Amino acid sequence: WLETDTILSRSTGPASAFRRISSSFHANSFHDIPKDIASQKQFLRRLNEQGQSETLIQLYESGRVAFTQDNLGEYIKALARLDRLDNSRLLGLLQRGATQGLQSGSSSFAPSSALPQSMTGFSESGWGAGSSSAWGQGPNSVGLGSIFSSGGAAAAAAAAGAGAGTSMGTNKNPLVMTFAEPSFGSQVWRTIRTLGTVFIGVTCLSTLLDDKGLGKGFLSNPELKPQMSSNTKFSDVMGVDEAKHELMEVVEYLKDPMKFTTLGGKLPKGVLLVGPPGTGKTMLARAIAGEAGVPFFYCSGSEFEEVFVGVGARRVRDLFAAAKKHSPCIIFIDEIDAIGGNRNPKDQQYMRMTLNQLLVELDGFKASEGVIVVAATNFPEVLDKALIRPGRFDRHVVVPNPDVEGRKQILERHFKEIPRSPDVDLKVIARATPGFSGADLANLVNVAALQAAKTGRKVVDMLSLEYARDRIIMGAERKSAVVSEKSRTLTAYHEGGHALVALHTQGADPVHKATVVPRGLALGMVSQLPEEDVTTLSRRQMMARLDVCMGGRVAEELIFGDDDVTTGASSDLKQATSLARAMVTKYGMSSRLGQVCLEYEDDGRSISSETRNIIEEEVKELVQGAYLRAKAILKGYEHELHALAKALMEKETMTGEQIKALLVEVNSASALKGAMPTASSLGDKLAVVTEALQTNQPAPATSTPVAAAVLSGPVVEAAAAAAAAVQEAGRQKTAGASP
Ligand SMILES: Nc1ncnc2c1ncn2[C@@H]1O[C@H](COP(=O)(O)OP(=O)(O)OP(=O)(O)O)[C@@H](O)[C@H]1O
Ligand SMILES: [Zn+2]
Repeated sequence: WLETDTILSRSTGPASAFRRISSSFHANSFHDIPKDIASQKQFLRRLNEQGQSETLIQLYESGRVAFTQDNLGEYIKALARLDRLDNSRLLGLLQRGATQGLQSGSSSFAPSSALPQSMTGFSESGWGAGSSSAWGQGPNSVGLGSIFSSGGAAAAAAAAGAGAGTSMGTNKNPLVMTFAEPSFGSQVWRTIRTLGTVFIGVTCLSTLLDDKGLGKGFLSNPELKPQMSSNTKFSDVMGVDEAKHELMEVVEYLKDPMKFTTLGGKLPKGVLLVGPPGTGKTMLARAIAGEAGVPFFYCSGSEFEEVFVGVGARRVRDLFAAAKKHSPCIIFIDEIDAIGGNRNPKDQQYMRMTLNQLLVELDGFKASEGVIVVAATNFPEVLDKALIRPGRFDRHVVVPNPDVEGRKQILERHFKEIPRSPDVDLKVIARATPGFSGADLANLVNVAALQAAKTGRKVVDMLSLEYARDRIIMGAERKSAVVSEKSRTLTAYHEGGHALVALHTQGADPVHKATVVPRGLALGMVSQLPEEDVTTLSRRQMMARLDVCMGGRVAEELIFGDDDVTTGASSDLKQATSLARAMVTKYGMSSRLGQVCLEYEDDGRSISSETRNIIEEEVKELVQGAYLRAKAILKGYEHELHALAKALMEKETMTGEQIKALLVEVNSASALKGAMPTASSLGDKLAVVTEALQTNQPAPATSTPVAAAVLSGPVVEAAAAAAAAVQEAGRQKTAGASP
């Protein structure tokens, strides 16, 4: 506002004001202006009443009438009528001149001792000296001050001149008149200016706040409009039949709230959908609304606290208020752990406020009001206990990752609008994608469709789907990566080693594919596919996994020698070690330690060092045994390894079927040649097999000194890794040499 004021004063300053005043002198001639003050007042009032405001203004500004309070009142009325209060130079000058005169302490106006008093009087009436100096503050105050003082002088002169031209100012006190007169006008003026300023300020502020997203909860109501068009149906959500079944009841209830409560039974107010990300929790909530044909309010827990903390509680209140107006309806709160969790202690106080408000709202409506609150979370364990108490979110519906059949159905669903070639067997893709969520599968179909289009195919075929799967699991192929011939050869033997051990080990999952195309961080990989989704693993299966893991390193060693083994096997070794550790500490598969679970709450700190040593020895023994068995197999089938590595280098990628066919071919060729295993090779084979058999027995305690380096962390971490490995069993790609 300072700026506006300055510009106004400068551009149309006192000089131009005087120009106008003086020009109006000639514009009109007034013959019949009464001389005495009382009649002047009557005269001016009449002018106003007759609508001759313009004349009145000119008359007053020309100084032809007395500057009395009454006359000034009429003048201001006229200005107000013509909406020119803001533009009246005279008014401004009078007002400023008076102020300035006061401030400069002109003794002719008032005794200096009276000054503070009159100033007080002014500010009490809400205008005058106090506010005037306030307007003048700031960077321009010097310039303003000088304008003011010249204005003040001019106004004083004008007032004096005017006073001389009339019968005023002799024995009457002109000071009182002068101060009192502008009071009314400037009050109006200031009020208007203040209102304008406040208006502009509020407008700016609200724009600013809106920009930051705060306006949503702060100035106006958030977009609390329900979505009526939820046309998602239960039939759209696949592979979560149990969850659908449970939620069907909620739908029935929403369709006819009265039907359920006649017997006094209580329905849940809150349903908590629990499950990993992307399993269709949002879809399910939408489907409830869609099936029941009721409005659907969506909000996300993290939305409640965005820019400014503390807004959350208010938003919760608004949300429930809006929902009650639209009942029966569904409120869906995604990521409820953002408010109901206890993850971030820093924000806890504000989160608490939001959470408390949510609890209040949940308690505050009766189940019969027909509002059902559905919430979703990936972390039910972090939820505040108060939230899951009976009467609140007491019904939990688990929405797990889909199983094989579920995955197949979800794939079917997402293929509804996408043409596919007849060779596409979704069952195979479903088997090859354990651990995938619904959202992952939707993404898979999308990536496959894009890939098919990119390679100029009319339909999505199996190749595109395989491509999409590998891409999602392992990262993009790096066909252009420069891999030296030596490294490629080594990779081929390494992957060949994994594949052969898998093919020749009982209990190992069938080989799905082997490749030496670099992908993500891996230089190659062998993927195996379990027939079914794995829920439990037998000891034999785990041993087989250990063996397959070791196959890569063993092949490198056999072909290139001990000194040329590479770092490539590090992830294999890591995987094998963590699995072995889980077998020992978690699954009770060590004869020396017995059937105990060694996963301690305190990160294993309380495990005795003795036990730790034994754990280490047992783990080492398991891995070592796997190494020897893998070595036995690869030594025995070395000719197969050479053939497979050669084929892999040529073809880059081979399916399990192709590998089997190749091995059959290789073996029949060598049989045709009549090449019976030579005595020495037979002896070799026997030697390693016996060696392996020995280690497969629950071996007696070896006296290998093992550094007691098992720290608490790794034990738990490895166990967790192994658990994850078991859960996502099928995803066991045996990654090849990493760069
Ligand atoms: N069971 C399913 N059937 C069909 N499509 C699904 C299924 N689950 C997920 N999808 C697909 O994944 C997308 C994301 O699902 P949705 O948003 O419902 O997951 P969510 O469980 O709510 O995830 P988040 O926990 O991350 O919020 C859906 O739009 C849909 O295309
Ligand atoms: Zn490997």
